[in-house]
Amino acid sequence: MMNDPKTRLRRTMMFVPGNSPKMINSADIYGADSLMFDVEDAIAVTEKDTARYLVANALKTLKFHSETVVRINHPTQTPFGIDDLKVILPAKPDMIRLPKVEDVSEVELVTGEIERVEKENGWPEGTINIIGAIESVKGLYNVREICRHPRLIAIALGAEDFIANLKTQRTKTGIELYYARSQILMAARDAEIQCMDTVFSDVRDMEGFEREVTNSRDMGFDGKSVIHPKQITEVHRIYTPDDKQLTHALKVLAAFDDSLKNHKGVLAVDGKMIDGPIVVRAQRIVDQAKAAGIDVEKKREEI
Ligand SMILES: CC(=O)SCCNC(=O)CCNC(=O)[C@H](O)C(C)(C)COP(=O)(O)OP(=O)(O)OC[C@H]1O[C@@H](n2cnc3c(N)ncnc32)[C@H](O)[C@@H]1OP(=O)(O)O
Ligand SMILES: O=C([O-])CC(=O)C(=O)O
Ligand SMILES: [Mg+2]
Repeated sequence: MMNDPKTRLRRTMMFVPGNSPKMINSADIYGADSLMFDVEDAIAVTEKDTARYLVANALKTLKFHSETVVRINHPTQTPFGIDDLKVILPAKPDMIRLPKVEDVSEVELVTGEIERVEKENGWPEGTINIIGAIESVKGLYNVREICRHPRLIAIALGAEDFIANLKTQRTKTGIELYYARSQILMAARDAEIQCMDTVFSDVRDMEGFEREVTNSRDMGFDGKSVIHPKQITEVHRIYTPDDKQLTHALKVLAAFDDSLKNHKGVLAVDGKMIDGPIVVRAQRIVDQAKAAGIDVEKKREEI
């Protein structure tokens, strides 16, 4: 189901500075799958109050087509996080992004606040979900347990903070992030939740961006955090199966269906053997194409 919070399409989650009325007002027109209003690191200490009220008002008064997420300040490492929740939760965002998460107790703390507001408002349990961001080695070491918390429906990497903690720099190859990306992905797949890759901060370098998004797609990430509208189109293009991939996937599924109906043995499509995992991957391509709005039934008839 496309709008099930656990499985909905999240190719892009765009950061929108929570103190900018202009950016908040226009953010929805760019077509990101999720919009993440930030009251954490994009916002100076002196602006925290303004930003959280601005974001809460926007959530209450504007209509958003994209999923709405608010990145709060950390609830125990900063004096702002709990106040953020008090102001933001009654405005009913779809999700809270918990940055710099290091321990499952922090997810539990935020969950407690959410449950209280859900009960007070008579909203069903699970109305507001949590995405965590791993931004330190300590968080990475606890990522499996964090991902298994039932309120967490996605996990993300926050690479800028992570590499500061690692005492290195971001490189074009991404070698410094390879272990963290792999570990976070494994934990997400183990817990059956989604996994978002981190931001690419140089908005002028579209070639580097394309390389990084292609790599994270190939590693298995469900999507990427972005910071500028022009990054959205590029991620959606890279994450949408092309015509050749979709045609092949549909042929695989048709051959598999036929083999089940007619009790056939080993199968081949275009000279390649088809077995269980290939069918699973073909189904994922078809699901991604459908979620991206491609008329898959029409394509199926054309083949
Ligand atoms: C490490 C971390 O924590 S990363 C997360 C925190 N960082 C952020 O939130 C940064 C988010 N991004 C931004 O603030 C901006 O994109 C910047 C500062 C990088 C560049 O902003 P600009 O110089 O205004 O970019 P540019 O002029 O190309 O923008 C084009 C249009 O897109 C809008 N826009 C740009 N970025 C965003 C955004 N993130 N959300 C909504 N609208 C945006 C601009 O307002 C502008 O609109 P207009 O054409 O109506 O005037
Ligand atoms: O979560 C992100 O991608 C952005 C961020 O805070 C970081 O990189 O430290
Ligand atoms: Mg960060």
